[in-house]
Amino acid sequence: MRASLIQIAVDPDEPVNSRRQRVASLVREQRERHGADLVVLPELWPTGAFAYESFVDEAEPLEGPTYEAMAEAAAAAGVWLHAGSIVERDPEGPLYNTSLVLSPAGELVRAYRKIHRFGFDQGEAVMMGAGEELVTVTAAGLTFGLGTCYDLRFPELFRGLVDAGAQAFVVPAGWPARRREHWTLLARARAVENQAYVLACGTAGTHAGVEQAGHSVVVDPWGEVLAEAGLAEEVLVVDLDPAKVTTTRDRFPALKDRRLR
Ligand SMILES: O=C(O)CCC(=O)C(=O)O
Repeated sequence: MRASLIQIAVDPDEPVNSRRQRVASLVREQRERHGADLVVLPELWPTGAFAYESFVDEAEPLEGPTYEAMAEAAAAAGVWLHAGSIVERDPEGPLYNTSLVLSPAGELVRAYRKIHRFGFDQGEAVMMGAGEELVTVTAAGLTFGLGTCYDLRFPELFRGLVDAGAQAFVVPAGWPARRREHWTLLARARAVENQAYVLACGTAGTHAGVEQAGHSVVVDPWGEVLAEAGLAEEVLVVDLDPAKVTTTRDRFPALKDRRLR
């Protein structure tokens, strides 16, 4: 199966709706241009992950304007779409940082509320609720476990996803440039320790004064980097093979030697 990761530039001068339309047309062309079966977008790309002051105004229901634009694009292209995350307004609760996974028919098949909120005593950590559910989804022949940005620092989440059947992880992010080395290192670590693909899709540009790391990366189950972006908006195209997960786990069966559960 083939995946396209779209490292979107979040420019505060581009209105959110224009960005939605621009991203929708990028999603639409991934099947025809690259033969993609799955398209992956970053964390909070409509607003920017650090644009806290816009979270309340731009919050939307699960099937709000971002979903609508992405559903139309996924269906037009006939691709699975991990649409990155949105600021979700739960009518009965707080805001959440929620990732959406859409089928090639444009249906919302899974939503994942980010479990580890970033910001310590500010931003997302105080403005949003914490997700509580581990989420996996089987798409185009692979079972993906979902995480978001700061989640990458919590290996127990990814091990839990492996226990739930994950062969690959999708990690949308809005990771800051000043900790770029952590991003690449942690993406590789999660791949090696879990013998799973990692599809880590970040944003480009600078918003709310925070320069983004870019450097979206795809790592295979042996820890090899299959593709890595630069700092600008860019599309990464990679082939993923479920058999590679099986052979890696069979030939070096470290996951079978676990003693603490
Ligand atoms: O962990 C980090 O260094 C960055 C995390 C982050 O920016 C986020 O989760 O939004």
